Amino acid sequence: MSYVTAKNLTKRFGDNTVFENVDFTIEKGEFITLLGPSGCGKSTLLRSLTGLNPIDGGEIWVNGENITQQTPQERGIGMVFQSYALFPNMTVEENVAFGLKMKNMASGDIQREVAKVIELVELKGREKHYPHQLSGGQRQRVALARALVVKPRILLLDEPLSALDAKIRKHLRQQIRDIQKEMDLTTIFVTHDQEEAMIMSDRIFLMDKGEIVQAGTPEEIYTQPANEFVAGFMGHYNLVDAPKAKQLFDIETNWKVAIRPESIYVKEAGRQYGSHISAPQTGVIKNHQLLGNVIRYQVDVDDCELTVDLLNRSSERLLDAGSKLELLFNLNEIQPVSA
Ligand SMILES: Nc1ncnc2c1ncn2[C@@H]1O[C@H](COP(=O)(O)OP(=O)(O)OP(=O)(O)O)[C@@H](O)[C@H]1O
Repeated sequence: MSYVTAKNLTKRFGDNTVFENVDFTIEKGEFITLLGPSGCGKSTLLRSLTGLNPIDGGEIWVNGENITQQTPQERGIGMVFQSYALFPNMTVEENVAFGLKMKNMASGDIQREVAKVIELVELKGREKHYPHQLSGGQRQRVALARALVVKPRILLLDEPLSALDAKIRKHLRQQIRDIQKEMDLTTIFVTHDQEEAMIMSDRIFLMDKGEIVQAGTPEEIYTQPANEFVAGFMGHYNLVDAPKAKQLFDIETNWKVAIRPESIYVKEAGRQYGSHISAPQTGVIKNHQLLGNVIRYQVDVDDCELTVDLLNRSSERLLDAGSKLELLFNLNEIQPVSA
């Protein structure tokens, strides 16, 4: 049996139905990311699990127990928000100790537990600091420590990294993942950052308009998008309509086909290609973007505009707009996708 089971979850605000009959299961210790565009219902779904946003229908089970009617305090679910939500007039250790005090834990035990968690989130030496004396990343680690110290059954993280700059963000996401693995803590993380979801998750639930449109490992979601929306959201898939797919790749389908920019190659003279590589098609470069180690070209192939990613090798010169090139397509990586 799964550790978390959600059955037919429904949530409305007035006559706005945010989601309806959503089902999912999560295993103990899994790191799940809810990924999707702004407004698709990620935060509402997360808050529904905590009981902060009571649901209008459905059931939530954790470890064999139906928690649907429980108060947020009874559920044993920890939550970290983007906005830290620390008590400004309390020190780091007072902030972290707060939840244990509420549980009437003996003060010696509180001290021990707080010290352990402060060490875990690498805030040793900052115990007596107030939130305004800390950086954004440190504040978010206090928020994390405060959620962890009460030993939650599930940890929910609502865009905890979005207010932080790129370098701190990378460090903290690794730290969160390490702690989560070490504690075998079932975690649900919300982001609209595709790269973050790919790096951190055991599985991604990709949401669109209140529906989980695909649930799978990062690899599955990236390489086998369930439909056009997923293909459009993950990576920079080229979507080619059916008649063009027949013309360019000789593929018969009623759907659009999706091909990733890195599955298109430039033909090299004298090189032998296997049977999974298409016949060459002539393309004309329209423009390019330099993305560090990759050059992203927009190429026109017989009135079909394709995105093509090539490695930025020092031995190769940048191709100018108007240059012609022979493109090859990896047929094993072209797939029809439903609307
Ligand atoms: N407290 C509320 N009262 C009324 N409507 C709400 C409330 N909270 C969210 N909504 C609505 O629910 C829908 C989903 O919002 P939600 O915040 O869950 O999306 P999200 O995917 O988390 O978006 P973002 O990535 O921008 O945070 C939106 O239409 C929003 O306007």
